[in-house]
Amino acid sequence: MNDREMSCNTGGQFMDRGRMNQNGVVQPLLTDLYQITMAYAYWKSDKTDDQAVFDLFFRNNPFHGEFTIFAGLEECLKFLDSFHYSQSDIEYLRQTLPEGIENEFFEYLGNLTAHDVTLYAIDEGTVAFPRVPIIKLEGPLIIVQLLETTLLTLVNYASLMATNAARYRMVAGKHVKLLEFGLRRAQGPDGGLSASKYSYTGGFDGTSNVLAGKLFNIPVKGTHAHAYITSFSSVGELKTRLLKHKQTGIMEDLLEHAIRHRQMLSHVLDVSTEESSEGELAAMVSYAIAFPDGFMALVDTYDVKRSGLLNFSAVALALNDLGYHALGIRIDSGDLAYLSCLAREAFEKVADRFKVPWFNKLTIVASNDINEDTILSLNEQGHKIDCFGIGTHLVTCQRQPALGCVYKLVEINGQARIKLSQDVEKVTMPGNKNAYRLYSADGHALIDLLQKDSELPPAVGQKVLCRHPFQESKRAYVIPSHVESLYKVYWKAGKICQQLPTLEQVREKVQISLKTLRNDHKRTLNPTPYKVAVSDNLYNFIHDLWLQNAPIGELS
Ligand SMILES: Nc1ncnc2c1ncn2[C@@H]1O[C@H](COP(=O)(O)OP(=O)(O)OP(=O)(O)O)[C@@H](O)[C@H]1O
Ligand SMILES: O=P(O)(O)OC[C@H]1O[C@H](OP(=O)(O)OP(=O)(O)O)[C@H](O)[C@@H]1O
Ligand SMILES: O=C(O)c1cccnc1
Ligand SMILES: [Mg+2]
Repeated sequence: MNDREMSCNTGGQFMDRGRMNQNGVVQPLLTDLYQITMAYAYWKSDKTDDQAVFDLFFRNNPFHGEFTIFAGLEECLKFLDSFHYSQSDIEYLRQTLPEGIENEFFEYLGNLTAHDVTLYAIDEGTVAFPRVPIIKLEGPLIIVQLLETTLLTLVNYASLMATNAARYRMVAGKHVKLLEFGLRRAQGPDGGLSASKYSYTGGFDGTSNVLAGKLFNIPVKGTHAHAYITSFSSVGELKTRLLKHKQTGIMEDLLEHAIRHRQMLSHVLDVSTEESSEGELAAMVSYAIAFPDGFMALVDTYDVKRSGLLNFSAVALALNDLGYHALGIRIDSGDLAYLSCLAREAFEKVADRFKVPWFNKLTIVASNDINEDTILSLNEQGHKIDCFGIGTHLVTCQRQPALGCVYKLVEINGQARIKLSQDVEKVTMPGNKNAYRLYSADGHALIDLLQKDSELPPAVGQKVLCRHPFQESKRAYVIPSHVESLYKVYWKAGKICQQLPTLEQVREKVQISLKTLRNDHKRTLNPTPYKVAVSDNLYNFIHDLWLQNAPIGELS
């Protein structure tokens, strides 16, 4: 039994492979059946020595936006590194594929690795654009074909999620904290883990997903649920009311302090203690005893204004008497703009009247079905929220549930291949290509340029003709102030060839890369499309090949 089978059998979803920690579900059989049936047909037709080039790219940016964050590369490399059909995989295929498949084919599969494949890619965390391949693979046709589905599943959701998260970050601004709360709503356990990982990549500050915290070293954060509050109905239920004073170490009755403060606070906040919930007070006191240095309370269970804020402030002042500073509140229903302002006003009053200036700095967390538009609307209204907890719409990518990365054959045995389509957008860019990003003097990315790999790279200060790939009249001369070659060799001769960045570094890369984009490409409403061009040489090559391959119709 190999490593993979052992880890699956023990139920462990992730396994250690030396320095690599790979999701155990990512394995060669995590693919579409047609990859394997094609492999057999290629093998039967003696194509084992054919050399192919495939491009992995998307045609449209998600979320009506004009950029995409490329993510998932590290997982692709781990997949190549471990690519191998186990004995039981081969057994399963023997039973599953149609009868008559020759035994030698299974032997061939059993010996396959990705060692003869070369993978070029844009750096993970970089902004990417339609039609510019984010990954390019060269190698034996059969193996490179077999990689298609797994690579796509590793890149599509990762990039979609990172892009979604980056968009939330952009609308929230850099000073507001963003927490991912989506595990319960994600597309299953693996979707949940990927969502936590790639929302962190895209710019979130942490997750409530504990396993993601452990596996990816992401900060884990959280408050408590309404159940905690509703599990208490009176202060009589409190089994313990005592808390050690932080400095003196003397045990004091926290509830007594809280009840005293609540009385005074009812005048300051203009609410009646009669109307507020005693169960909520009891729950908050008990939570504060459990976490005196990390007291953060949910205030919307009964009524934010008439109960939650009063009880929270009373317990926070009681903690203050014992030398502790509370952290803040979470609001999970109602008008989040209004309630956050109300809460901030209440805290300011308390800070002033009780001489506790740190009350002004209490954190206000908001959650409840938040999406990009909600944040934009809250910004317009004016709010006092310091942190958003976002689940459902973030992890399910509500506005667009899939990125359409595709994987297309562009060259075989040195011969370019083109896939024609009635829909011009879907015609593939044939041949082995290189990609460059040309920058203006002010540091902004101007245009991405695809060239034939035989062409010399564009040079700084030299005029380069950039052409729209399909519209003849659309072209421009660009004089770049800086030229970035987008591809690096990430995998060659069975080895990862670059120092892989940490998740933290990829996360930083996202923000650095986004800064190179002009604001009009990033705005939410009707952003300006970023230009993707081909060289004059590639333009002519594409159109010649197109003509050669397009059948001439006959009218009669
Ligand atoms: N000020 C606001 N501007 C725009 N959207 C808001 C504002 N406040 C809250 N929202 C959003 O409006 C929706 C309100 O949700 P919903 O209609 O379920 O009410 P609720 O407050 O959750 O009620 P419930 O008491 O049933 O929990 C949520 O998606 C929330 O993010
Ligand atoms: O709203 P989301 O963006 O998905 O964020 C996560 C939600 O999950 C929790 O409650 P849950 O939704 O389970 O119950 P509730 O809506 O009844 O509070 C939490 O209180 C948030 O509301
Ligand atoms: O910690 C929280 O507040 C939390 C976690 C998951 C979902 N909703 C809220
Ligand atoms: Mg909810």
